[in-house]
Amino acid sequence: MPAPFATLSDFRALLQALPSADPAATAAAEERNSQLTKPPGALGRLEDMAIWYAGWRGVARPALERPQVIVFAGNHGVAARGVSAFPAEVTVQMVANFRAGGAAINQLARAAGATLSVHELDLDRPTADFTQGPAMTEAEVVAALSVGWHAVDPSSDLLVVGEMGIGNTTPAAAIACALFGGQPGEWTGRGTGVDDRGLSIKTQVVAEGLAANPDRDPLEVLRCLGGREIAAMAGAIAAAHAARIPVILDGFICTAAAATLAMAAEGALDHCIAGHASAEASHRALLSKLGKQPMLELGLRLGEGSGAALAINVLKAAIACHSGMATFAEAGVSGA
Ligand SMILES: O=C(O)c1ccc[n+]([C@@H]2O[C@H](COP(=O)([O-])O)[C@@H](O)[C@H]2O)c1
Ligand SMILES: Cc1cc2nc[nH]c2cc1C
Repeated sequence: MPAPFATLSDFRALLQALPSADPAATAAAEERNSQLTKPPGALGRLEDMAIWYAGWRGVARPALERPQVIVFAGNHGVAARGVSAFPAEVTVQMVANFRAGGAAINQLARAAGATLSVHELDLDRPTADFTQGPAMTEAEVVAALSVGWHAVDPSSDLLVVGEMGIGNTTPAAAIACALFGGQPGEWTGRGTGVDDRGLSIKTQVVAEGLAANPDRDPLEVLRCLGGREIAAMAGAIAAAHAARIPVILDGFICTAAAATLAMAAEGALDHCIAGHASAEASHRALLSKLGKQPMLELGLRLGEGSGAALAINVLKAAIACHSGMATFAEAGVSGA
């Protein structure tokens, strides 16, 4: 089946027409939550998560049984500029590791009871160096959005998108700076662990990329400063929205991908929650620009969807409480 968009302009129009959560299911879940055997609010943000999930699934008492984790891999022209602590060949090597079951995400997806799929995007053809002009042509960014769109299993009931791409904290920083302003240095962090010299090169590369690509339209920002795995994550997040499948966002790169959607269409991330705040310096700031509060903060800075996969367990627990607890009436417990 072809993607429901053939151009960036089609994709933009699609984003404007995405559905909302079901208000009746949200109201019924709120009502149910108010009757469960606990003091009001005593389960804290678990209560909000369960109600949010119920609204998107369209049922007052939902189950979370079929979570899907998708990892997208891409290579970046800017990697040749010395912006990462690791060489670019690690991207394809890690894809082999994902397929062999040896990466952190393999263990974390299994621990969360989630399926895991891996999509590599033209790894032998890195995007163009964005300090010299746009990272991708329109055809390239649309193809990557489309890979992401089709990777989503419509029968899943939760989506985590993650990425693998040596150098990709540089495009993520450039996207954040283009969308939200401020200085390149405020958005640029150490990624896989660059030293001070690497950080200064990286900040310079981000500044050059912003100067070489002046268009601040959010989807043009994705095309000019992004990468294929970043666009694929955006496509998958949009596909999940169209199918009312809730999404847990992962780290800095995933959140930068999501931010392009949020800035392109109001409400585009209403079906998303933030799984964690990564240790990448500006991830918290980016989440706060999107009005998202992270579920976890464990110092992770791995990518691969790892922080979001961990958060699946917390969301499952929130839904288990919401859907499994007795009401005051059922349990014969006196109210306040
Ligand atoms: O998810 C994050 O916040 C995160 C923070 C730092 C690094 N990463 C991962 O590390 C790679 C990018 O780091 P770098 O230094 O090569 O730009 C890429 O494969 C990401 O999955 C991921
Ligand atoms: C080994 C390694 C694993 C990763 N997983 C995601 N990004 C990564 C970067 C490196 C370097």
